[in-house]
Amino acid sequence: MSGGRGLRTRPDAVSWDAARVLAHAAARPGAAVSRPLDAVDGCVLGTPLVSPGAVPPVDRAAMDGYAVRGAGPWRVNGHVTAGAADPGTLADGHATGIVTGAAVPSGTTSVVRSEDAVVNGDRLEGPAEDGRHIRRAGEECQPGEQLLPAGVVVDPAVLGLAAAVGLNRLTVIPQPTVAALVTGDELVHRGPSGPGRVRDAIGPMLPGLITRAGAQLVTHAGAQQVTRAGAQQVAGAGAPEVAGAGARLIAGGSVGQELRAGAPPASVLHLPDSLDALTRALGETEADLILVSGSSAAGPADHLRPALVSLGAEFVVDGVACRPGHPQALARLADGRLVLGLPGNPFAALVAFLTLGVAAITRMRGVRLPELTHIAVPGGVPCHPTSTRLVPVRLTAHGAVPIGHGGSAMLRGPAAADALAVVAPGPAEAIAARLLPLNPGIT
Ligand SMILES: Nc1nc2c(c(=O)[nH]1)N[C@H]1C(S)=C(S)[C@@H](COP(=O)(O)OP(=O)(O)OC[C@H]3O[C@@H](n4cnc5c(N)ncnc54)[C@H](O)[C@@H]3O)O[C@H]1N2
Ligand code: MOO
Repeated sequence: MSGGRGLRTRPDAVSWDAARVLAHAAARPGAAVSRPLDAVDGCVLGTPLVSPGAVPPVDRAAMDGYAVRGAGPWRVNGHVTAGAADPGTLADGHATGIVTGAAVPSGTTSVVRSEDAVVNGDRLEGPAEDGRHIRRAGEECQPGEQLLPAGVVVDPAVLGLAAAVGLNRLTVIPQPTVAALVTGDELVHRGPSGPGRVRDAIGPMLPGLITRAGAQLVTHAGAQQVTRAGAQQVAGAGAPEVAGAGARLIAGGSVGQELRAGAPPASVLHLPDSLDALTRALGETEADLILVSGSSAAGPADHLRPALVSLGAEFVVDGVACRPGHPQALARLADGRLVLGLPGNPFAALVAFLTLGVAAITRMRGVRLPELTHIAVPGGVPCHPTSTRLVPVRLTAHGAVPIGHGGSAMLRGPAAADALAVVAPGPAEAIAARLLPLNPGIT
């Protein structure tokens, strides 16, 4: 927590745009690996997606009906099912029943749809036109054809395409792992805030932000929320592991004050305001990026900087000229793990994650930093003279409309907003801004 000492925008603070670029540049993408299709949703292609074969591999019927050869009328003979491996050959003037997707017999010139077919005994009449209702072999792609470049995010359509062309695995850059540590002796995790108690509003935001940003949440095994009589204090403890079925244990040890054997893994590790606990947690948490909320300022209980210094970390960004969120910081530990300091004020923490956190995760995923779209702010929005403002806005047909409640300790504005307007520093009012999505999965 802040101790009320004279904090100000840090002398080393960089502009909001420069901060994003520095965070993106400081992060390293993981090495590309080959993974089965059911393990790559949300990853980024590490190599282009190339079709091993022609799709479709053979000429196929596009409609239920009759495969015909030549001009009608035709004599109908037999039926080709979707699973028939060898549909045979059609003689001129002959037809065979066929279903959508079945390979057409060789010699087929057209498919007559069942609703257009007039059948009398074994005699068929109907409209036929060369190639009609036939999906030609190789019409979607040829063997060896590149369908998607490296860098594309694997989504359900990409997974379906990979399967359709016959691939069982894809080469991807694995999703980075991100862990969340929340500090603050005053924090409680149930019930209302009150004198001496502040309800933790950052912990509940972080898991969803991490996964929406395309990273994998590291959970903490054995962490247990503990309410201490009087102090209402929470102590976290345990070994972090990657969330999900069959979670992998990736670090041992414990931090904090109380450990409960057999406690379910927690998505957020709650730490007391203790330099020792924070230093140990930073040392033990195995994740590509570790988020630490609170402790970012320079008060007597703000231990992040001393902890980072004692671990030999180097700062990538130490303060950002933005409102809210100016005390945010990004540092690199000696082993390459990044640590992101999120300010304790909840909206400031959200802004810091969307600024430095998303930029770093984007690079770790192997993706370029996206350009933000520009939008009109028809009613104008006051600028800060030297800092970029992040303002909750609703989007209308005419542009962005600020909705208020955007103080750094408030989440009412961001919770009701469609996006944040990025308002460049200036002497007066801006009538245009850029848009920063509140959902980091949307670019
Ligand atoms: N004298 C000055 N004091 C402060 C300044 C300043 O320039 N001069 N800057 C303020 C700004 S801006 C921010 S942001 C905070 C950053 O402080 P910390 O990151 O060290 O965080 P704390 O001091 O622990 O907490 C600040 C505030 O936020 C509440 N908090 C903390 N964690 C949570 C949480 N998980 N959920 C909800 N609320 C939380 C905490 O109780 C404090 O009220 O420093 C300012 N001070
Ligand atoms: O800059 Mo603080 O991070 O506004 O609340």
